[in-house]
Amino acid sequence: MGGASTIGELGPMTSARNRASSSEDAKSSRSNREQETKMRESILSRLSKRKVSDSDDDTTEQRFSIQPKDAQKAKEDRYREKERERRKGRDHRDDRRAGREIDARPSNRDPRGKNERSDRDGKGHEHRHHSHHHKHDRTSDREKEKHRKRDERNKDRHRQSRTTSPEDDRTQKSPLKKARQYDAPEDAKLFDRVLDPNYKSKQQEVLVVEDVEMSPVEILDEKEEKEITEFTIDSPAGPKKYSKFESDPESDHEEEKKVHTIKDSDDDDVVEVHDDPLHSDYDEDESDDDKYSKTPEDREWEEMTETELRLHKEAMKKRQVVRQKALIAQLPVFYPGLMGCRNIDEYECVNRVDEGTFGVVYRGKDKRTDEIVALKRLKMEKEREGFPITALREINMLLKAGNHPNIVNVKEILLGSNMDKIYMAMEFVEHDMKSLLDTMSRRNKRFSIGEQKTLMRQLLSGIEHMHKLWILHRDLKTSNLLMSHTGVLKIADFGLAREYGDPLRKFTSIVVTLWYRSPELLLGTRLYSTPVDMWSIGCIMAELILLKPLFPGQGETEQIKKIFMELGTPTESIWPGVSELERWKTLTFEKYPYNQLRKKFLAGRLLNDTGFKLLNGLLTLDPKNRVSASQALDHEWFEEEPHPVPPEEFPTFPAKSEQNKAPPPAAKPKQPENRMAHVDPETAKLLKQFEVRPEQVKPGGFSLKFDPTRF
Ligand SMILES: Nc1ncnc2c1ncn2[C@@H]1O[C@H](COP(=O)(O)OP(=O)(O)OP(=O)(O)O)[C@@H](O)[C@H]1O
Repeated sequence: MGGASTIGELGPMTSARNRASSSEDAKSSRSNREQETKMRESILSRLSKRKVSDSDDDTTEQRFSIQPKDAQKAKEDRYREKERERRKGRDHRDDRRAGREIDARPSNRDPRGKNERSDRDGKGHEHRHHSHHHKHDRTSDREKEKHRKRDERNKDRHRQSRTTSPEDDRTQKSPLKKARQYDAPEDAKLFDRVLDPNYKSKQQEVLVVEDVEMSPVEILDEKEEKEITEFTIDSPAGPKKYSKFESDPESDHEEEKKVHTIKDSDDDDVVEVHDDPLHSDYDEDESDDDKYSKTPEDREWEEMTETELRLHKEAMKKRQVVRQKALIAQLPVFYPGLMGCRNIDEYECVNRVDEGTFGVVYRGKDKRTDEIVALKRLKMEKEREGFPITALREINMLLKAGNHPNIVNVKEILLGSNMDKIYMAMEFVEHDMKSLLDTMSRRNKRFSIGEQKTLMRQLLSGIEHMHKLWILHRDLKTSNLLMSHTGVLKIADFGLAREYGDPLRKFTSIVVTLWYRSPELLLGTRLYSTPVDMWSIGCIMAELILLKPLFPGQGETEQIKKIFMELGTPTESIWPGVSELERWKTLTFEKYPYNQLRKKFLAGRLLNDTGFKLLNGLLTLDPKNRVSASQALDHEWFEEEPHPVPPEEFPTFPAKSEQNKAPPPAAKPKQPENRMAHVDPETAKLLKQFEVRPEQVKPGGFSLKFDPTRF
């Protein structure tokens, strides 16, 4: 049972193995066949490319008429033929040479000479010679002259390089011997003939119809030669002689160069000289520059002489420098990431502009370009653990969004005397809106409706740009809106700006200066988005018209009370979800009647109904129903009369930042040391660095009130 079972077990196994092996055999023979077919196809396609390029060559045409099944027979015939030729030996070749010497004259001057010779040789391929000579005639005289000279040079060099040994003397004299020096494999020679349409001009006796070599041996040889050729092309010092086997149609030009020499001289000697790696055309033509213009392969380094090594390394260094220069030339004018930050010494301090919660702002002048900039010193002193995140955010957000006409542009980041002083150089904008409104209020002046519309449109446009970039400003207020002499409004102070996303992430609700803070923030929401900025814009719009803050609360509770008093206390129907907000639950609010705001704008007809609709849209309690920047920009208020005035028609105002101008350097009195006595050491150091007197840096006529609830 055991035996039976063994047989029974082995039987199927053996037969399975047999099946497997027979199927493997079948597979391998099939794969061989497939491989052979592929090779055939590859050769045929390659030859067909030559066919296209040499379509005037009837010999080539005939090559392709040979069917693959006849290939083996044709190959055998050719080998037999070649054996016969070999037996004919030296006498036959010497005869040919003697015949050629008689007819030796420039082929382009006597195309018939070749035909006569051809007839003497009895090969009967006159039509092919005609075709060859037609091509020959087309060759430019200059080319021929060039090749002739090159042949002569080659011959000279060859003569010079020979030794005095009798053997070499004989070699030099006998073309046959020279031909034997070139010991390319016979199969390779065959392939050379097949793939080289000009071969017929080198050796007339091979002008028999050539078939396509189908044997994998030839294909393999060709592949190997091609690999060497590829190496040769890349390598400045590579073995050039193998490039004659290059069969890529694109390399025909190079191939032709060599073949021309052969054709023109029609001398076997020259063929051999050409194939000599020491006397290759490539070597001769290649200048030192070309030779060292490429970085050698790893293996090539080992074969180099010390001089070559040195020259290669020098050339590589030069190339590196050139490349680096080219790369740097493509960079923007200033690229701190690569070039590092400049020092604040590069600027001269003109005067101090203002001090905000997060930094002092100076007016500075670039010593190189005389350009006036605003230099904001980022507050660092409280930072114990590296660069403050608020400063980083401000720089980052401004760099992202700054490419807009209504957003202040950051020029560069500068380093102070040590790492805890960082400055941001921005375009200098002459006015800030808060100071302008204060001045107007005192002078009992106000912006015209057209000017109000222009300012609002610019503000909305800058904010729309930011929101499209997923950036929330979170600190919009009149003191953070700057205005140029030419009436262009610029949003500044990105100290609280943040990128937001969808879905929303929880952020702190203690953002935005209290008077401009939205009701959802005041009620403690941590999931908020662009409507917080839109609320601030509503407050700013009202302030532009009224010339005073709309909701000047003294604390968060009073702030929210003020809002509800004007707009009405919300209910779940007005603002769905309001009762879920944290502070709504902890606070009780009086029920104020719905929207009293309109009354504020009625006196003096400060805002018409259309304008009020926009204001109402911006100051909507429910953030989901608040208008967006894009919606606001499309509002009919901007379309109706009076139209927004062009910015350049804005009146000019005295800029507070220019009121503390430092005197010109020539008139500068010598600074006595004790003038700094009442200034704190940090500021004194800074003033010294900027060469500014303490009295020059006093804030101008307008000072900002700091909101203690602001973070
Ligand atoms: N680019 C500028 N050109 C001219 N003046 C500027 C510029 N940037 C800021 N200022 C002035 O400096 C003041 C303070 O600047 P900024 O608001 O950036 O500082 P801050 O410390 O963030 O202030 P804030 O208390 O408003 O947060 C502004 O109100 C404005 O008067």
